[in-house]
Parts: sequence; C-alpha cells; structure tokens
Amino acid sequence: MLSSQIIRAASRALPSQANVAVGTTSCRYTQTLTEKYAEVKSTEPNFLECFKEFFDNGARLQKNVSPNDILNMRMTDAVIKTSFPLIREDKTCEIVTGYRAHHSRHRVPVKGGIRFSTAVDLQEVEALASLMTYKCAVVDVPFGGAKGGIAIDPKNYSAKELEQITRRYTMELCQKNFIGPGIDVPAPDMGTGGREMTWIKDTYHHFSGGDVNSVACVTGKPITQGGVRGRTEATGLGVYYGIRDFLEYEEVQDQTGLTSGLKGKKVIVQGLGNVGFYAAHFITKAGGKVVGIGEYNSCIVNPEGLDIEHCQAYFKSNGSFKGYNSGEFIADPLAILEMECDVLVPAAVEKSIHTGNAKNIKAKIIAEAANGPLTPKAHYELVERGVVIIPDLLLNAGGVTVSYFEWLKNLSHVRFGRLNKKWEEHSKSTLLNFVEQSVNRELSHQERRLVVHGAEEVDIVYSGLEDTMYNACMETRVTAKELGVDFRTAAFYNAIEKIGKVLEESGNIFSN
Ligand SMILES: NC(=O)C1=CN([C@@H]2O[C@H](COP(=O)(O)OP(=O)(O)OC[C@H]3O[C@@H](n4cnc5c(N)ncnc54)[C@H](O)[C@@H]3O)[C@@H](O)[C@H]2O)C=CC1
Ligand SMILES: O=C(O)CCC(=O)C(=O)O
Repeated sequence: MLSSQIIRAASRALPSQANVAVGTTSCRYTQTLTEKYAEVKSTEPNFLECFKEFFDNGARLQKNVSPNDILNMRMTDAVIKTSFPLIREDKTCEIVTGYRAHHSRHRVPVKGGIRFSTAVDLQEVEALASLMTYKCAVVDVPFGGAKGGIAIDPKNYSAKELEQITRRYTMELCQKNFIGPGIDVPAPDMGTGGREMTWIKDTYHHFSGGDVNSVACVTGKPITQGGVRGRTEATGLGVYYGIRDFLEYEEVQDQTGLTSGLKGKKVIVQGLGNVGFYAAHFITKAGGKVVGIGEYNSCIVNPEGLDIEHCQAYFKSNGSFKGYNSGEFIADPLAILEMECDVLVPAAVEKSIHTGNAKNIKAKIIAEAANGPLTPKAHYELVERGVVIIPDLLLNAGGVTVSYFEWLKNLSHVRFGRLNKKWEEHSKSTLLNFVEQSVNRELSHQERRLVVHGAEEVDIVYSGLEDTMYNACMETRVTAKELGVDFRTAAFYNAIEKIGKVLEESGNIFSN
C-alpha cells in the first residue's frame, strides 16, 4: 500500500483528535458528541444525495421549467479525477488524488473553489459543484458551477510540498481543458487561500501561450497578483449582510421573537477559518456578541462575548483553545452547536447538523455560512420547529460574487475606481462649493472630505456585494412568502427558474 493510502486508512481507524480530548476536566460530556453521533450520521445520505433532495424540493414546485430541463440541470456535466506522485521532503513517494467537477456549463466560465481536505471525494466535489450552479443563479452571477478538491490534509505538508501539489494539479487541469478565463475559473475554499491561487495563476500562465487575460484564470488572488480588494473577507461579509437583512423581515421577527439589528444578539460560530472569522468580525462590528466559537478540536465560550481577533491569534499559535483565558474551554468540538444563542453560524464542514443533534439545537436562526451544513432530515425538523434557516446557496454567495468582480477587473485590466475617482471628487467638490455659498457656511475639512471622497476599489466592491445580497435575500423572501415554503426551497426554486430560462432560450443542439 502506498504511504498516502496508509495514512488515510489509519486516520479512519484511529479516533479523531477530538475524541482523544474527552475526559479533560472541562469536558461536559462523558462521551464526545462525535462518538455519540457517529452511528446516526452514517445512516444519513451522503452529501450529494442530501443536495439532490434539496434540489428536488425546489424543482417539484416549478411550473415554468420543462421536466427535460430539470432533468438536464440535475446532472453533472463532466468530472475529472487525477492521481499523481509527490516526492515528499523525506524522499518517500506518495500518490495524491484530486478532482474537478463541472456541474453545469449553461453559462461559461464555470466557477467554484478548490478545497484541500481529507474528506474530498467524487460525490463531495459533485455536490459542491452543483451547489455552485444554483448559488451563482441566486445572486445573478453569470457563471456555471464547478468545484475541485485534493484529498490531503494541508497541515501535514510543507509549503514546498503544497506548491508542488498545487502546480501539478493545475497542470492536469490545463491538459484536460478544465481551466481558463472562459472555461473554468477556480477560487479558494477550505484549506486554500491566496497563496495557492497564486501558484495556480502562475502555472496556468506558463501554459497559456501569452494570453493577455491569463490572470483571470483564477480568483481569490492577493492584490499584488491581480486580486480585487474585498475578496478575502467577501464570504464572511456577505454572511453578515444576509443575517442583517433577514433580521429586518417581519416574518423572521415574528417566527423567532428577535428584534431587528444585530446589536446584542448572541451568536455562535463553528469554524474560525476564512468565512467564520470574517462573519464573526463583521457581526461583532455591528454590535453582535459572539458568545462561542467551535473548531475541529475544541470550543471556547464566553457569555460576555469573545474578542474574535484575539481568539483567532491564540488558536493559530496554539492549535487549540486550550489555555485561552478569556473564556471557558470545552474539549468537545461539537458541544458548541447545542448551546443557547440567537444565531448559529456553521462555517466549517458539511452535515454538521443532522438527525442526531437537530433536536438539541437551540438557535432561533441558522445562518449557513458553510456549504451543506444541514442534512435534509435536520432541515425538516428545524423548519418544523420554527427555526429560520438562511440557506448556503444564498448566504455564502458573497465569495463568488466578489470573485465575479475580480474576474471583471482582470478582463478589463484596470482597478475599479481608477478612471473616475478624481472626476467624482471634483464634481462633488464643485457642488459643495455652491451649497456652501448658498447657505453661507463653510464645511470643516473633515466634513468636506466625508462628502467629497470618491469611491476606492474596496468601496465599490463592498457596495456591489451589499446590493447583491440585499436583492438575492429579498427575491428569496418574496418567493418563500408566495409559495409558503422555507427559504432554502425558495432559493432553489428561483435558481431553477433562472437556469431553466437560459436552457430553454439556448435550445438543444441535438433536438430537431
Ligand atoms: N472561502 C470561501 O470564499 C467560501 C467558503 N465556503 C464554505 O465555507 C466553509 C468554510 O470555508 P473556509 O472558511 O474557506 O475554510 P478554511 O479552511 O479557511 O476554514 C475552515 C475552518 O473550519 C475548521 N474546521 C474544520 N473542520 C471542522 C469541524 N469539524 N468542526 C469545526 N471546525 C472545523 C478548520 O480548522 C478551519 O479553521 C466551507 O464549507 C466552504 O466550502 C463557502 C463559500 C465561499
Ligand atoms: O469564489 C468563487 O468563485 C467560489 C467560492 C466557492 O467555492 C463557494 O461559494 O463555495
């Protein structure tokens, strides 16, 4: 057996780090919830089956899309699986396996992140690619859906090894015509970020034969590599905008007993990575109180509210919340999901809420920052109990929305705001001069600056994202009201209708 297979087999056989942590003094449970739920979780459908069930719930209600088009959009267009050798720093050889799925090419390019995680397999990548298709439709981003992944735990590899893996995977995508500004544009997801996107961009560039648009082959790049300001925090910021907007809706307030605004709301976040961290950051900035954070190996709780930046810095340097002195440490990583709060933000992995723990969830709103955090059975049980679920395909669409802006920036080869900022400032300044003259009052330097300030790239990106989230939330809300369904079913219904229209208008090259 090859060493990578041995590692994977061994990690299945051994208890997770979380289980090992059981029995520490601050653990409230005699058995970890991971252990307790292992059996019940295994009886639930896999992620792809879960996803299809949610899709079917929206599709069943559709009267404006033909059954053939629904059948067509339910399937995945194409997938690649690639395995290649990696010579590790200790000179041993390991076989690494990666995937990329194109769910729907009804619009091109197709778009979706690349994930590095040991849980990556074909059905997961297909499910995530399908989700991307509907997510793009929900926020009117003109792309099809894709997703990729490499079945590794990035924590077990050096930066040099990760670079080798990423470049080799990109070469495979190039050879199979699975990447390119007009074909397929990857982005970050779990376990990847700007660094990996830079390696992808650079590798693609060498294969692109001098294509002037090659930088648009991937998004989520650092600014110095052609990225756009605001992409790093976009998904978390979009999650915040979405929760804020839902809290304004009368029916959400009636159902949950919550008032509008995040001020004073108790929030719990599972997963303090890119999405969870920025969601928590913006929620706190708006006056919300993050009272608990869960990671893969432990949780930290403080009813007075946690300092997010501080927590993240501590977790990064210690690899656990153990010893963090501004909150109560809990060894069981899943305990956080079952605690009292107003809003629960799962921002880590799929299927973290299932039939085993759904009955113990006390949150009034579940804000799905992660992709697929609820199984269908958990979803039905929670909806039945009146919990408001803001679904992933709507709530976490901020990432792909700003990726779209980055792609547009790359194709236009100019920073947003560069051409009009000064013109905007001059014209506002002229207008202010007239106002000052007519009211006979001179504004202070600060007041003038506040009004005159022309939009920077980050202002344009934030405003585009806020507007996109506002419209998508409202559209979902209206459909949910009209059809008398939950917000997930409404979001799918709308997405299916939009995609159906594109398919119908495009016709079918094989029909007569
Ligand atoms: N990065 C992006 O722009 C987008 C990400 N998403 C989704 O958001 C979720 C999180 O993604 P990122 O923040 O980008 O990944 P990330 O890799 O930056 O962070 C994930 C975090 O979750 C933690 N984690 C892993 N397993 C866990 C578990 N079982 N319990 C608690 N914590 C756990 C990790 O230690 C890490 O801190 C994923 O479902 C991803 O597909 C969705 C839309 C866009
Ligand atoms: O930014 C992108 O293109 C994709 C983000 C993503 O992978 C997701 O929304 O799940």
